[in-house]
Amino acid sequence: HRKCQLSGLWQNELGSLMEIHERSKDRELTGRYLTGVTATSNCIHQVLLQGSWHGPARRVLPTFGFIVTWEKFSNSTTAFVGQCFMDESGQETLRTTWLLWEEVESPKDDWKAIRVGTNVFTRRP
Ligand SMILES: O=C(CCCC[C@@H]1SC[C@@H]2NC(=O)N[C@@H]21)Nc1ccc([N+](=O)[O-])cc1
Repeated sequence: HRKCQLSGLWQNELGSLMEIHERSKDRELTGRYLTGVTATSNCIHQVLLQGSWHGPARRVLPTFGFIVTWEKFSNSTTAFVGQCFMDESGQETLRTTWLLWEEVESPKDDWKAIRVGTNVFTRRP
């Protein structure tokens, strides 16, 4: 592949699974996310993701972003931003930073609403 393809099945270091569909005509990203970890005691189920990417034009290593609202098992939302990279054998990796905002009781509590981290996704064989 000359271009780093976002579509397909991915996994990260937390054991999360992600399926992405990239749409060229409107540069939309859609898909599903199954987190390998949660801070709730509620049971985890797959949720939808929505985003956009810098494709498909001349970009070889597109940047992208997507949002996951953890509907039904947590009142929180995560935004991922990142870029698709390829190694010399054409193997793709998604390097991302995420921001998670958890619902808090009042604005004065919002100091404790945010968590931030990084995730690296590799293709699930
Ligand atoms: O547990 C959740 C919802 C699931 C978040 C999974 C995160 S998203 C960034 C990172 N990458 C992944 O693949 N998985 C993790 N939300 C939540 C629940 C409770 C609290 N809390 O503070 O109690 C905060 C957030």
